[in-house]
Amino acid sequence: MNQMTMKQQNVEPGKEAPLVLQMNGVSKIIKGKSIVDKLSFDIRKGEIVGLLGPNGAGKTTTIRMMTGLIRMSEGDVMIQGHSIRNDFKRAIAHIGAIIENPEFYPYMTGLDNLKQYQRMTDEVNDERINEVVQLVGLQEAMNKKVKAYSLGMRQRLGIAQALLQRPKLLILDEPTNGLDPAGIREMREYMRTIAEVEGISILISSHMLAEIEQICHRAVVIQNGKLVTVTKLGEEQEAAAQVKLTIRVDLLQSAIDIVEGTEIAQLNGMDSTRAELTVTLLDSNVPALVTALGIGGVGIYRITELKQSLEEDFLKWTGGNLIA
Ligand SMILES: Nc1ncnc2c1ncn2[C@@H]1O[C@H](COP(=O)(O)OP(=O)(O)OP(=O)(O)O)[C@@H](O)[C@H]1O
Repeated sequence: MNQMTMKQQNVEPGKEAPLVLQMNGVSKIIKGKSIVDKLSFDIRKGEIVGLLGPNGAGKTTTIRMMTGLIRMSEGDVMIQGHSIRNDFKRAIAHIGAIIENPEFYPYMTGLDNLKQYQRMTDEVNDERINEVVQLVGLQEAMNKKVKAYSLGMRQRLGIAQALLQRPKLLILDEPTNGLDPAGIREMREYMRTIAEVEGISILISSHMLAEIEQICHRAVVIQNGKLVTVTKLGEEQEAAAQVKLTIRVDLLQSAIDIVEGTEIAQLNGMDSTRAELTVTLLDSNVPALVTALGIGGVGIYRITELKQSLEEDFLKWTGGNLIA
């Protein structure tokens, strides 16, 4: 790995990073039917974002509009500040995308396929080919013919090809479709590495919550072509998350008075026979609440978290249509 790529490892995905993609009120109407309806969301530098929705939600149509494969009926997509509608060449230059299955020459080796592809757009740059091959872990397979590759290896070769031109945004439509669990795990690991090492943003579409939850920093959830929600995932979600706790105490009424007197927690309910109260508050405010109860002379026997999983959230949002 050269020095430049080492430095790029420190890219922090998040609010301060520059915008790479902006979807601004994008719609698609086909034969009078609304397929995608005023979709807006952003992707920032280094972020891995999941486009999540049940089959038929409009993911592929959205991606096809983003990459200029089909026209938008309304709205615009900005890539690195360039409009897909009005400045297509400059906008598309920043995108690497795999939308259907990547096509290769089966009787050529992986290496020759990459060289052939690079020759079409640029001069062959062996150093860049080596870098992308390492990023997707295909070093061993480079001199084998593509017809001997597994589906997962073909997918990774496709990603390597998409990375050759150093795109700012990599778009992958259902990249783990048809892969076995080991292939899915590998793909997940390579995604993270690519985003970190190359400092690029990745948009992954999927109908599987578990997949998006494990790879992505944020999920854009769509249903019937409409935005349902944009949510943070993983560590970012935990930091901003509300928790629901059941607290068993010795003095229930005192505990309730304290909770109601603070601005950090909401009382959801109580069970006087068990001397328990249920509260909702930000995870980061739990120590303050425990301290307040202690200072108020309330003894705590037990604190239990009532888990509402992301899966339950998604099922609620999409009416039970997502495969977890
Ligand atoms: N050219 C078209 N003509 C008519 N209907 C279309 C066309 N393209 C897409 N659709 C419809 O639009 C809806 C969204 O399709 P799209 O392929 O974008 O969904 P998706 O979320 O990618 O689903 P999947 O995961 O099944 O591919 C579907 O109901 C589909 O039948």
